[in-house]
Amino acid sequence: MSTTRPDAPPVLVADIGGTNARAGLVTEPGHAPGTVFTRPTADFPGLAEFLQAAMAALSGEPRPMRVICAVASPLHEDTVRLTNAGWTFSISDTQRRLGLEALTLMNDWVAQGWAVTRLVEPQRLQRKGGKPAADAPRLAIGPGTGLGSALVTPCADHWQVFATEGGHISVGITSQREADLALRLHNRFGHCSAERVASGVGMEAVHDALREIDGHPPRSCSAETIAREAVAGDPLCREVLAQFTAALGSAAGDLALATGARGGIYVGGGIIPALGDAFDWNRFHARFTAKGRFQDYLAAIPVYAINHPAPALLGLSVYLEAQA
Ligand SMILES: Nc1ncnc2c1ncn2[C@@H]1O[C@H](COP(=O)(O)OP(=O)(O)OP(=O)(O)O)[C@@H](O)[C@H]1O
Repeated sequence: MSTTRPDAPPVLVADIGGTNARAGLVTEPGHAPGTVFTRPTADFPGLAEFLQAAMAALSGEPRPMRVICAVASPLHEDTVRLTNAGWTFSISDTQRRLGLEALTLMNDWVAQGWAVTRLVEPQRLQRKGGKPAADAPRLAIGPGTGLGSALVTPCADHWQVFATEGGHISVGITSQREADLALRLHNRFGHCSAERVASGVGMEAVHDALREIDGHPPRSCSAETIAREAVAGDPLCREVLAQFTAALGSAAGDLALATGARGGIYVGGGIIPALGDAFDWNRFHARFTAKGRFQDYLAAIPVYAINHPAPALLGLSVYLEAQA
């Protein structure tokens, strides 16, 4: 159901990740924008410049007066620091500079969580598990530059979405090799979270650490190069991909146990679609379920791959509809 007047200005929705920034116009809340403007985040010095470029590329008349942005950052104050992108900006200054009636910021995985309330086949593809438990929470999780997650809970006749810091739970360990890797990353970063292995920056850190453990000279590699060399058969890069997959499956299993997310695990983020067939769902699922007495509990939970070109933008639109 449309909740805007036909003559109302559209709302600009944007998803600012550590690597990629995307934006679109919502003319009908609940529906994804038709056209998506995507640029590397690092091409812009800050949020205002990105939003100006997006408005120039997307909008006609009437121009949007409301903007809602999903960002990969904690949101407790007016000043926002996007560490992975090197942006620092004030929400109120940005709103004033752009002459907006409202500029709202939301955690990027909360936006993904709102999309999860709406996805049906083929926008979600079931990869593993059984049927969703009715009225149980769902978990959204996904590796991009970092590892994000959100909890999506049914609440009477509507949904609530909660930000979590699930990417920062401790990494799972089931072998001496994983223990050696985790200790190396712990010594480097002070804590070896799941994100230190199961994300784009994680793959790069794992690559460095495994080279060091195996006595190879340092050689920095991007996540894209590691994935390409893994597919070409390079043994160390194949191991990085295997460690990434195992850490993601283990983290998703721990979060499912901690939250009772029997409504389904929705796996998104930019890396898995980029990997395509190189992502091993069997390896993921083996670690998702490898939780001793709770193996059967986890095996019953459906695991879906999010199969949507801009889930955070869809989620922002669903959120606008829910607020209307
Ligand atoms: N083919 C690939 N194989 C492995 N990693 C890749 C590939 N293509 C991109 N990446 C990695 O994916 C990450 C970007 O993913 P995504 O587009 O989800 O980013 P983002 O939305 O900017 O991230 P975030 O929301 O976590 O800040 C980068 O770390 C990049 O190195």
